[in-house]
Amino acid sequence: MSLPAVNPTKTEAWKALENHFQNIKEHQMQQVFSEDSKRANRFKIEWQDFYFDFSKNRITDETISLLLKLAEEVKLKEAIDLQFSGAKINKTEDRAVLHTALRNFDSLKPEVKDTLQKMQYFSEKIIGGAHKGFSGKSITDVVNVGIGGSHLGPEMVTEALKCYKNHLNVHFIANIDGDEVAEKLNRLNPETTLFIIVSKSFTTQETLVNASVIRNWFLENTSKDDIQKHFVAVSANVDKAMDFGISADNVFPMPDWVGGRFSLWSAVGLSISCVVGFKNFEAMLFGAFEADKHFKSQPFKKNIPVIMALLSVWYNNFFGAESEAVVPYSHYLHKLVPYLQQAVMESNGKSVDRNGESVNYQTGTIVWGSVGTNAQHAFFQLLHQGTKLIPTDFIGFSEPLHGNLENNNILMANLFAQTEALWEGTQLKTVESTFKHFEGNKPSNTILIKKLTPKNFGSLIALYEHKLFVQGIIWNIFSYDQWGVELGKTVAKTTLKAIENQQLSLLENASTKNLVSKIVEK
Ligand SMILES: O=P(O)(O)OC[C@H]1O[C@H](O)[C@H](O)[C@@H](O)[C@@H]1O
Repeated sequence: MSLPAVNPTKTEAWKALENHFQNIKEHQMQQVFSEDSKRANRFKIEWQDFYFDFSKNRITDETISLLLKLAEEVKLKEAIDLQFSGAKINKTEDRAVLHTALRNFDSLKPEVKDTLQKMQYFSEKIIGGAHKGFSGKSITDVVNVGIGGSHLGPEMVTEALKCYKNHLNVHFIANIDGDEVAEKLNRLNPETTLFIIVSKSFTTQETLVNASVIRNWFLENTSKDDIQKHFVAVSANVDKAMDFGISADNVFPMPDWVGGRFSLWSAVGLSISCVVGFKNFEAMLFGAFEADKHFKSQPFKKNIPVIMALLSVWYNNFFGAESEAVVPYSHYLHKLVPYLQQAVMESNGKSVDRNGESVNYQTGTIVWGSVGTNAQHAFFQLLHQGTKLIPTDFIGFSEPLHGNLENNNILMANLFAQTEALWEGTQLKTVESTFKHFEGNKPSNTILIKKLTPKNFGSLIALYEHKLFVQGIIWNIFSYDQWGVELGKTVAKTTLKAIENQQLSLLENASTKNLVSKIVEK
């Protein structure tokens, strides 16, 4: 079964939305709250520990009903069911897309259960100190060696759940930048360090080169037999991991039906399970599972990821907004944006539709942002008074983790105030000069969550995963492949050959030739 492939611009809802947009586009909507006392309560969804407020958006009831109609016309429900059914909806790679199966506690697949057990057993041995390094000492430092989806998820989660962390130190080596690798290795003791080599394909240049550099560093003072005590791998390509010298027992498998950027729920989360404990890792999976059930079962108008996606399409395709900002008001979430950048932009940065035709409408939004309040002192000027429309997600937690209420009240006051200031502007007030004028009418969503727990964090990430899937369905693109990263890799191979062999003739592009000559002519 294939995904439905409807050109969204050919639907009735799209045409109606185009007309509707003509009425909305110039409309200063500040008055809507005073004109409609129920607006704030109508445009919100409460679900478990989440309060999703989307009332400060340039929408009316008609906008929402047309967007919901669009979702129906592109057959979103059918697409959701297909994804969860395990159909090979990643058509260009001929794969199913089942990261949700990694957390489907109603019926975990036996292979998923086995891997979870293996992760639990292993991480508990590392945490408890029973696993000894070559000199008989327990492990103190865990290093995740991987890039892209094999890095961003674990790093984001170990930062987000830092408050739940145990005594283990965690490090990440992703980039091929040798200076960074040397810098990190200099601070590590081979006797007490565990390296987790994470690569779904086990063919990624950066990861394989870094893993070899690390192995050579490790072998400077040890013997080959010691490798098994300090190196484990996570991969869908078990044979390749074994070729690298890691024993079968030390390879944590990941299924082919998990995409890299959705893989933190798989054995890719081994570093998470080590540094926050398996129970917390499992709680995060459980939170994601709850979000999956919400996504699958809630009617679209009460469905957080569906509404988030529809609003994003509204701004992207009708208002012409090119980007959206994500601003979490929690320092723990400082790696959320890089994670979302891969998830969203690698998934939806496509310009060929599911029929193989070029699209004639905008797809993938650009995601950017950083933590509040820091961001207020950096780029908020542009949000408030710049010329671009940038819908923003504000994320906050009602309860602080360390009990510092005074700070949290200030943090939350700032979050709420920013959404209000963006929306209200100074339209209805008198200002001394045009420079102090705020146009307002700037849209935002607020995701207010009770507390930053592993479960709630799992739910949050899963909601964003579902949001991007819904967008891909509406845009009629394949969200789960990433052919766009391949060409650069191929060109890099030839370029490296030209540099290593000092052979400029291998290169075709005159600009690249000049650049390479600057490196080889020393
Ligand atoms: O896990 P790996 O196979 O090493 O892949 C690591 C990353 O590299 C690729 O270039 C893809 O663009 C990413 O989606 C992937 O997460």
